[in-house]
Amino acid sequence: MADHVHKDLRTDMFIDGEWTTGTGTGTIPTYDPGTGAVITEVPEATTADVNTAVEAAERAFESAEWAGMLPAARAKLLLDLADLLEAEADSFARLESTDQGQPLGISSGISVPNAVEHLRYYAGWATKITGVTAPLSVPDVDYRTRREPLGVCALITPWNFPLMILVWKLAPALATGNTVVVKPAEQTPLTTLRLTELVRRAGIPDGVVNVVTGGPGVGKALVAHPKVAKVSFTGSTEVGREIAARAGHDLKHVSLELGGKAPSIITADADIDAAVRGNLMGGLLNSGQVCAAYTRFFVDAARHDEFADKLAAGAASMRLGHGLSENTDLGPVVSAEQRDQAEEYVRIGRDVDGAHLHDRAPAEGEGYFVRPAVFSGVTDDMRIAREEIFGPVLSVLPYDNPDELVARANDTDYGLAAVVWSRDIGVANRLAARVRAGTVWINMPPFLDAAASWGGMKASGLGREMGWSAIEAFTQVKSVWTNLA
Ligand SMILES: NC(=O)C1=CN([C@@H]2O[C@H](COP(=O)(O)OP(=O)(O)OC[C@H]3O[C@@H](n4cnc5c(N)ncnc54)[C@H](OP(=O)(O)O)[C@@H]3O)[C@@H](O)[C@H]2O)C=CC1
Ligand SMILES: CCCCCC/C=C/C(=O)O
Repeated sequence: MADHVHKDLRTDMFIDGEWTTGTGTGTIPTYDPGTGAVITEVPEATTADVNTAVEAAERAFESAEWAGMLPAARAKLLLDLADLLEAEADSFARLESTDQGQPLGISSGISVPNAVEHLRYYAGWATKITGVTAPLSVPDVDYRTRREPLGVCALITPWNFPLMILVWKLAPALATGNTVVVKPAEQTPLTTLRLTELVRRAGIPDGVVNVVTGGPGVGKALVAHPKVAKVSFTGSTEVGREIAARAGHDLKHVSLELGGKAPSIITADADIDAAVRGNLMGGLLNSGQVCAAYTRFFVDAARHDEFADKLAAGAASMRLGHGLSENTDLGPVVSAEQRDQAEEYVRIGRDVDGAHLHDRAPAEGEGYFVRPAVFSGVTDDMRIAREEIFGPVLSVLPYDNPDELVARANDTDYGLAAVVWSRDIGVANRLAARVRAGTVWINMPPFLDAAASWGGMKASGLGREMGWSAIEAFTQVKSVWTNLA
């Protein structure tokens, strides 16, 4: 095993401040998608382990140490955790690239710094969460509200940005005084487990952060646990619906960040070269394994061929390789299943939908590599234009009538993100206002910031992460009346 993986590798679960293999005997292998080799194995948690973790989180939530901790002290813990992560940024980035497959440019340029930024941003909020007073029409009464934590929160995370998405949830959950049980995706548990070492070193009290590993059954057990007050989930729309149904039945709080099929609108006057560069990044970042990936390019018919040819040439020039290689533009996809799913959509686009597939060399190498596929002349009804692929498969769709653009862009179950490319900022903003998506970027590749709300409309989710939205999502309002008479 390479040194950077071995160093400080944690493979045990973290429950009540202790590393443990749990009560079961089952294990789950985790693979290096760049080679297909097994990196290590992690425990398959049992229902008893889930119960132990939730009980520990519940005790910690009620403890004087955590419940009574002053906001400034919670802020300091988050700042210390941020410093520890930043100090080990390089080795966390290398571990993420090994376990997830993302190129170092992403893990060290986006995943780890974004996680550090979130910890610092929410440390800032810990001391600024205020209530309101209101002039009630009742004599001799003082009325105010308090924002209080929810309790034990289950954080169920996906495999595309394992560390970053975990911290989107963890930082606001802790800043607001909750305790958590984390379940990472079974494909990518390693940076989550390694973070527990830093949680311990930062001095976060035992039981406040717990991690259980395993498959979907572990996630289900967490969602169903009566002492879990909230589920914060990022993943597929299918599982999101299942969680919403169960959490709704049990009247639990729930935040869901689900799938997407982002439209990218390129108007006739757009700077095509800038749009090609930005769309290549938006479409192929993390090999397209991004819920906000730009995947449906609506291009004015007069510029369709120019755009499609340049997009295909740019995609073909990308160098595939192991995430740790300096020369890699595109890493592998996370698993053999994701590779097969992407290749199946390429077949569907070519043989069933009948779209034009631009020249595409075969992928080489031992790992789960998929060469980008660019389709042009795509129509709205084709499966490649309708279904979330979560791989490097891009569809260019011509439009003749700008008046139909908004309806065509919105003709999808999803509504997570969209982008507009136009030199006319008035036109771009009018389109942005009418596209049904939680985030719209104008003339830019996808960006995220801890201060900018993030989440989807329609089948892309419920609730928002980041910014003040996440503080609201991890708290509840209590009304306090005082009799002054
Ligand atoms: N919005 C996004 O960011 C993401 C979207 N996706 C989409 O989902 C597709 C499938 O990917 P997949 O990994 O299967 O995504 P899932 O939605 O199945 O997995 C996301 C997380 O939920 C857990 N989980 C799975 N089933 C349940 C359940 N019934 N109750 C509670 N937790 C559960 C998973 O555990 P386990 O890993 O053990 O199954 C994982 O931790 C992708 O092809 C892509 O289209 C995937 C990842 C991220
Ligand atoms: C730098 C922009 C990257 C956006 C990635 C956000 C991914 C979220 C998700 O897939 O859930």
